[in-house]
Amino acid sequence: FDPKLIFDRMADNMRKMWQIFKGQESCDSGWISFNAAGLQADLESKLFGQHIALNIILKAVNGFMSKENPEKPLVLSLHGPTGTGKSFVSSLIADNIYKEGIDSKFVHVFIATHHFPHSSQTDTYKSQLQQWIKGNVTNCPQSMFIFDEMDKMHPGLIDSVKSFLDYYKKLDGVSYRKTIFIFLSNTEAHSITETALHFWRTGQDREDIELKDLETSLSASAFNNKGSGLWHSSLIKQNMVDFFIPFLPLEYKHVVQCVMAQMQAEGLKPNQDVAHKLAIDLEYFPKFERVFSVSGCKKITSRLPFYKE
Ligand SMILES: Nc1ncnc2c1ncn2[C@@H]1O[C@H](COP(=O)(O)OP(=O)(O)OP(=O)(O)O)[C@@H](O)[C@H]1O
Repeated sequence: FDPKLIFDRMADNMRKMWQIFKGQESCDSGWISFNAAGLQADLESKLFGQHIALNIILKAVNGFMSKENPEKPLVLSLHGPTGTGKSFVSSLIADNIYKEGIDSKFVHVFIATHHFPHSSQTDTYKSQLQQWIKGNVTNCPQSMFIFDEMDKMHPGLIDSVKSFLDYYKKLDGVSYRKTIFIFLSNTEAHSITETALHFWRTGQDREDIELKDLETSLSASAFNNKGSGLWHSSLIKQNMVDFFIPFLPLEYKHVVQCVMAQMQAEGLKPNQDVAHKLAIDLEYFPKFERVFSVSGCKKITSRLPFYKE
């Protein structure tokens, strides 16, 4: 007799009954409708320390979703250091478009590192990936694709995605113009961090960092760095991405905000003391000044159980 097991079974059955009650998710306005005010409210209240990303995302998604007939799919590239909110923002966008949010069957996540084909298999993988995208968009034009760890993606696979990002009216009889592609990568993390650190060292306000401050270093690293920049440079050259969205490294105060939010999400009473204790124990860089969290807000969920009162 395990009460937890019985509880889990009951919860699972309730979930299934709820699914049947609600009906099957379908590709129509009952399940897919953009909530502009909701996205703004979510970004403003839940995303910490990312003023540049917040502004660009609002502009980009609002602009795209307000078009009756977009001329091309929306292509966003979210990049920057680890744990700074790239996946998190993707799920906030999904939450405000799909009733089922990130769990919608029209939101598809592809993790690049899980698909690293041997060179002899590249062609098979390429066509499988294209079929996967095509099949999903045929099923629902308002699909969203999130490609995670894009900087580690095999160049052959990047090529096969590129063909969907263009202005084509229809490709093989399928229109991709209502589709959203979001690419996540750690590209340019180093140069973004250098800029943020420069602002900090010279006593300038973080909020005053503008896109142009990051763009010079961004395009320079994309063109000069043969490794991680390769993927960006090819997309910059071909104008495939509509918006490059940089994520800044997070500071101590943002980590505290993340812990407080996590406590609330877990139904705990947010407690500043606990939040500070957890935040202090994380690793920061540069080593001496301890300005930015090495793992952003990433380790909070797993550490919180050890800090509860
Ligand atoms: N800027 C932020 N504001 C609020 N919460 C954040 C922020 N950054 C990260 N978090 C929290 O930390 C968790 C991990 O962050 P997330 O997975 O979005 O990082 P990431 O930038 O995608 O990292 P990676 O590059 O390693 O994939 C999120 O689920 C969220 O709870």
